[in-house]
Amino acid sequence: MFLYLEDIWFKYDKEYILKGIDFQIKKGETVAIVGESGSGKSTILRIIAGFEKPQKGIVRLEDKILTSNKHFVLPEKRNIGFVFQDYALFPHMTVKQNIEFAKKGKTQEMLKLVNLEGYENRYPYELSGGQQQRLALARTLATNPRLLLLDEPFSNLDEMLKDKIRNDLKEILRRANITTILVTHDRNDALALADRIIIIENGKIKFTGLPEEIYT
Ligand SMILES: Nc1ncnc2c1ncn2[C@@H]1O[C@H](COP(=O)(O)OP(=O)(O)OP(=O)(O)O)[C@@H](O)[C@H]1O
Repeated sequence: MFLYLEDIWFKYDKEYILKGIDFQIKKGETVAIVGESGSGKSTILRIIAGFEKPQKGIVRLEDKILTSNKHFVLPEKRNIGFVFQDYALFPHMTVKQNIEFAKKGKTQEMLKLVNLEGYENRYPYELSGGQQQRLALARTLATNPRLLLLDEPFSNLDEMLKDKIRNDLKEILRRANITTILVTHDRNDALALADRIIIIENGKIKFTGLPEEIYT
């Protein structure tokens, strides 16, 4: 297995919001974590990335323990790519500058990967929502992460364009050939994109399986 989460318990205040989360992901898989707003999905990603430290549990990537009661690898040393809900693009930088800020010398390769060739000199506000998302992906993938985390990749996008954007994202992930975890409240996103689906409810895993098993 590529990524292991073992018995993760986490609370911000008094009440635990993650209560013994266990799952494993194979190299190359795209896994969707589905759950209602507030169910703790983003927190799982934040723990994997190292932005939060659980009270209990182990996170392991390949053979290395990233988080446990004895170990903690800093986020910048994990080589994990995180695309945030709001994309966190630099508004005063062009498309090219946004990518070069992350990694020099890979702009053309990344623009090709996400179908944004010719947009080098635009600013983020001159891009559509879907294009901004692809720029955020390009910027993250430029750093060649071992694992990609996508937090609600469709939350800011036009409902009407969702199908197209889902397909674009699916194609980019296929081309990039990267292990991915995406978090969404919308089962249709998960069905469209994921090899495997994990449903969380009240801080526990309710279901894990293939998209075709989800309604059975
Ligand atoms: N910094 C924080 N301090 C205290 N409580 C927090 C903090 N961040 C999140 N929470 C609470 O923890 C719970 C889980 O939040 P989380 O963001 O992981 O949920 P989510 O499933 O990703 O929700 P959404 O889909 O709305 O982003 C929520 O009840 C939220 O209010």
